[in-house]
Amino acid sequence: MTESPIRVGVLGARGRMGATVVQAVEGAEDLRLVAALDAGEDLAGLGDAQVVVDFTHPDAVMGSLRHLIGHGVHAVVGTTGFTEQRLAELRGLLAAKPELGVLIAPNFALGAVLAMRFATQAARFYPSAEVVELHHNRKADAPSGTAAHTARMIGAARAEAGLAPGPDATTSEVDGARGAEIDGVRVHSVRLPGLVAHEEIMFGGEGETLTIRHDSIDRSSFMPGVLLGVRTVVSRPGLTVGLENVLDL
Ligand SMILES: NC(=O)C1=CN([C@@H]2O[C@H](COP(=O)(O)OP(=O)(O)OC[C@H]3O[C@@H](n4cnc5c(N)ncnc54)[C@H](O)[C@@H]3O)[C@@H](O)[C@H]2O)C=CC1
Ligand SMILES: O=C(O)C1=N[C@H](C(=O)O)C[C@H](O)C1
Repeated sequence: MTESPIRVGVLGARGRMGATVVQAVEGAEDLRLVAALDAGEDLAGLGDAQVVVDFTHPDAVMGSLRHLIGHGVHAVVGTTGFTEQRLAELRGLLAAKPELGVLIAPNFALGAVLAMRFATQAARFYPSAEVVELHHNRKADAPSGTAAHTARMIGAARAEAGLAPGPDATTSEVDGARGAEIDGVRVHSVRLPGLVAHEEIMFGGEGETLTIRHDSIDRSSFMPGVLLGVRTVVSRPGLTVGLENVLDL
């Protein structure tokens, strides 16, 4: 017997990512696009969507998630800006809806997820690491959600191995010259037209460096991960953070 298609709504549908998601959902036989909303449109327009994909703005996403959870709609979220405080609030809301799933992924591209995994593996061998993320100049936030997530993963892997961040004798002559510091890892943001989404994770050790680099050269790179998220979130209750938890890595 053929299963009914999953009914999908998209928030941020006129944006760079949202428009790409709309196309990807329309092209998938097992999914049916039932709503495509953008800023200013009433969330009631999501109709009978079972799963909503959100690629909007860090300032907007929590309001939408409160609505979705309150109405029993699963969510797949690519929007950035998730702090521990925000995640704790979502866990609290989901506790009252044990059947509901929310997947938040800082990056839906397979290569980016693998790069973070490889960086986590390398972290315990290298006390010194820096992350450089490079994006298009219309990006709303800095550093990227991916870079922040990567830095936290490196910090956690180091802490687990009992490794302190390596020495750094440099004094900054200009504010920001050494980037931002997240969990003991320096993070640098580049914004240029022509770029899409790129990340380098650099490790330094005795007489050597190791660089792990990922490039999304087209937004289609995020679509297999987004569609996988839509297909799995309906049977994955609770809050999942990171596509690595869904992929069989
Ligand atoms: N997790 C991932 O793999 C990826 C995440 N992103 C993130 O996704 C977000 C969106 O990125 P882009 O598509 O490049 O931005 P964009 O600015 O092109 O699109 C955002 C869209 O959301 C709309 N919007 C804003 N508030 C809204 C609301 N309350 N309800 C409905 N729509 C609303 C805007 O009008 C706009 O059309 C950013 O946070 C970005 O960092 C982007 C690419 C990949
Ligand atoms: O805004 C973007 O473009 C991207 N945002 C996400 C992030 O901040 O990490 C994912 C990817 O880097 C593209």
